[in-house]
Amino acid sequence: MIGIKKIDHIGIAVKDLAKAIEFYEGLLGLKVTGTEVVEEQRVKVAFLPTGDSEVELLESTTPDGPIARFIEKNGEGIQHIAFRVENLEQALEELKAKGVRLIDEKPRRGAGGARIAFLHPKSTFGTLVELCERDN
Ligand SMILES: C[C@@H](C(=O)O)C(=O)SCCNC(=O)CCNC(=O)[C@H](O)C(C)(C)COP(=O)(O)OP(=O)(O)OC[C@H]1O[C@@H](n2cnc3c(N)ncnc32)[C@H](O)[C@@H]1OP(=O)(O)O
Ligand SMILES: [Co+2]
Repeated sequence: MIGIKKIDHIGIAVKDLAKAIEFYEGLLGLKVTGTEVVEEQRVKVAFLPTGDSEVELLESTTPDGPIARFIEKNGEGIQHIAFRVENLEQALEELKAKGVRLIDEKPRRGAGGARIAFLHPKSTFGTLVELCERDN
């Protein structure tokens, strides 16, 4: 059992984080609870909680990172969905054994101290899926 607990966040690729925040805070009334650069993913992120899940706004820090590439190809918009799991290493092991294509074989460091790993969209019916585990 993979043990998905909930949708942790929805990742939205944007060109200009500050401008996107103006919309999500100023017009939708959400609140940014944190911003952070995650070097390994070449992104600057902002979190805006919505009940039990969050919106994760992502701006690329380089012209060739995953978010820059996504925007180049598709324009701005939803780039991934993240599910919270109980035990990430176990989930990855199980999915790999069942033939799912993993982008990350081992957990990486995500924003807010999370442990994260991505599943390839070719294995998930077209959506980039992130699995994440948090201590809290
Ligand atoms: C901070 C952290 C956190 O939450 O803590 C984050 O979220 S970091 C969030 C940013 N980090 C990541 O996304 C890391 C994982 N992502 C990756 O490794 C990459 O972006 C890939 C998903 C493997 C895509 O790589 P790349 O752009 O080089 O490949 P590509 O353009 O040739 O795409 C291969 C095929 O996958 C599709 N494809 C690419 N990106 C996709 C996406 N986001 N959603 C759905 N499909 C997607 C393409 O259309 C293409 O299909 P066709 O062949 O049919 O045209
Ligand atoms: Co994410």
